[in-house]
Amino acid sequence: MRISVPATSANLGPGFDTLGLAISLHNQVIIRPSKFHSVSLRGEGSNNPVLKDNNMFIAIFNDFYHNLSKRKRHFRFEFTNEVPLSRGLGSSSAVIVSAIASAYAIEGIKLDKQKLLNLALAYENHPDNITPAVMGGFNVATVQDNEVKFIRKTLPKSLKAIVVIPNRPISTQLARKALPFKYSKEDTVFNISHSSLLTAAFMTENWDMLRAASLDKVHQKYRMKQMPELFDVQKTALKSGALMSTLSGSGSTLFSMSHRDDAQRIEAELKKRFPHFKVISRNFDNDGVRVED
Ligand SMILES: Nc1ncnc2c1ncn2[C@@H]1O[C@H](COP(=O)(O)OP(=O)(O)O)[C@@H](O)[C@H]1O
Ligand SMILES: N[C@@H](CCOP(=O)(O)O)C(=O)O
Repeated sequence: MRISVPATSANLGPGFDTLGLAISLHNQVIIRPSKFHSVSLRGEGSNNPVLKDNNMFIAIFNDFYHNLSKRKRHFRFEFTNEVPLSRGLGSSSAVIVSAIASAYAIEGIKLDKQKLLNLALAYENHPDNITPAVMGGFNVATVQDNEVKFIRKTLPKSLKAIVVIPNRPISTQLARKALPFKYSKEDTVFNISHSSLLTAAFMTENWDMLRAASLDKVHQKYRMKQMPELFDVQKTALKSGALMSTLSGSGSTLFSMSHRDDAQRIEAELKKRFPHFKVISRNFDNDGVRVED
């Protein structure tokens, strides 16, 4: 059985804990019944001993698998990871979503995507990453009575994602602690209006509105000042023609979106100005998590 799940970019500026989209960078795992438990790792995190000895995917998979099957069985897990760890591209959501989906699939139990989302909430209580990881595309999501309520939109092939990935990880848990406890009425209204405008712009494909709508006063400046070079990355992306440029999740990646024809030029400019960062341009993912026999 093969499971693949996309990276995500959450918040998209003003939509803190609410907006997110899926990017065509995937983690894939092949799971086979085996006489002994064994793990192989390729790609992102393959040198990280935690992923070999105390792997979050395997812990969540085992919890669900034992609960569903009530028996002990061993598996071989072959991971190929494209999503970098703790860079704001939803690596933890990718793990949570794919581990739950795998446990159900290996037991042959059908799991609809809404139920998968609700189960994933137990591990990540903000829905902005898990929703695009499950559904693909652009998503607006909230949580009510332990259920994810969301609206999704397919993203067209005429758009590209360009991500600038610093070599410094930022833990989401710690980056959440860096935020203020309280916000002024002005900042709150600013974010409500911008997040609403941004959502409307995505839904109506009014791409020229993204730049104005993607401004934020709730989280980016508090987080980006810990890595001030990110402000230069953002300015360079916008100056080179990006439609929008925002901190991806809690960082450290900077996410930009552009028309397909502009992506190569923006990518080249970012590579030239920031040679010490990894710059990648990808399509958007409209499928979300996929399970194949
Ligand atoms: N491919 C992976 N396999 C196992 N665990 C992973 C993997 N990717 C991420 N994790 C877990 O998720 C943690 C990172 O979560 P988080 O700080 O929320 O990062 P992100 O911003 O990428 O979601 C890692 O420390 C690790 O425990
Ligand atoms: N809304 C969350 C999103 C965290 O995304 P991640 O990709 O960094 O896990 C936040 O901003 O804390």
